[in-house]
Amino acid sequence: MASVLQLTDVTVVRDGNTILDSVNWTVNSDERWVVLGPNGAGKTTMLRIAAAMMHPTSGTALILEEQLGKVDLAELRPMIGFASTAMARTIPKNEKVLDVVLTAAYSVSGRWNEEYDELDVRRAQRVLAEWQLDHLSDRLFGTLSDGEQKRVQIARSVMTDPELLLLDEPAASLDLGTREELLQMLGGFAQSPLAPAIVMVTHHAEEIPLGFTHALVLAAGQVVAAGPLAEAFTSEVLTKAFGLEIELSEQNGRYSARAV
Ligand SMILES: Nc1ncnc2c1ncn2[C@@H]1O[C@H](COP(=O)(O)OP(=O)(O)OP(=O)(O)O)[C@@H](O)[C@H]1O
Repeated sequence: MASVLQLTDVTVVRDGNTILDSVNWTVNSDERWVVLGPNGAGKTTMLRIAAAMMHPTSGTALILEEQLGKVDLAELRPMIGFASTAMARTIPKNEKVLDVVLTAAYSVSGRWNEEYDELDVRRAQRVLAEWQLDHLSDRLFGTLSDGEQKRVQIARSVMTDPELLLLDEPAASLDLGTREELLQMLGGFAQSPLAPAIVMVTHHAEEIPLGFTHALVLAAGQVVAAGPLAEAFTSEVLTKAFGLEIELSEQNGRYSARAV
């Protein structure tokens, strides 16, 4: 199975602080990873490297078999889907939902004077339908609920049919019902044989959708555990990462965690 992401001894230092410390991690194309760890562990920083949005201070990052620093980012970026709250803030509130998704094909946010291909329009409509957003395609992004906005961000991130999909806390701030609805859709997507490799950062065990296969647990910039969920996502690993005795339980493929 081809690796879509390979970090070797990746270290990031900012203002004298080591944010990532010799991280080694490989993601293969048939894997769906969840990344967890305490606040400040370096999860978003790692995701930004995987998204080719920043370079490590040292070490190498291979993304889709291309080495970061030696590859044309304009060619690489459409092959990587990325959705995060920070990215969502760059979406103009008065942009039509269809355009929010469509502009991903051109790696821009905010529609100006691009000429869109009819094929791209049809693909955007299909992606909106897949994420149950077709009835909102003419609405302005800023008028949508939080849950709808999160789904639009994901639809936008899969518009280019990426080989690597990166999601930074897609279920954050959603109410229980909206979260479960989103997790069902993400779970369905993750279990599809056509889905790309997925890496999802989350703070909560409850937010891991069905179909996710692997976990990377970070603490203070270091890897505490990485591997199949059964090995890397355990009470012992979480206890070590959070410095607090945590009990993890699993029922029918869904997890919950609490301090003992
Ligand atoms: N440009 C920067 N300059 C200095 N410090 C930074 C910079 N970017 C991030 N950091 C610090 O690096 C650490 C890791 O940040 P990061 O956002 O990657 O963590 P995280 O695990 O995603 O955190 P959270 O769970 O709170 O979102 C934090 O302590 C943060 O303050």
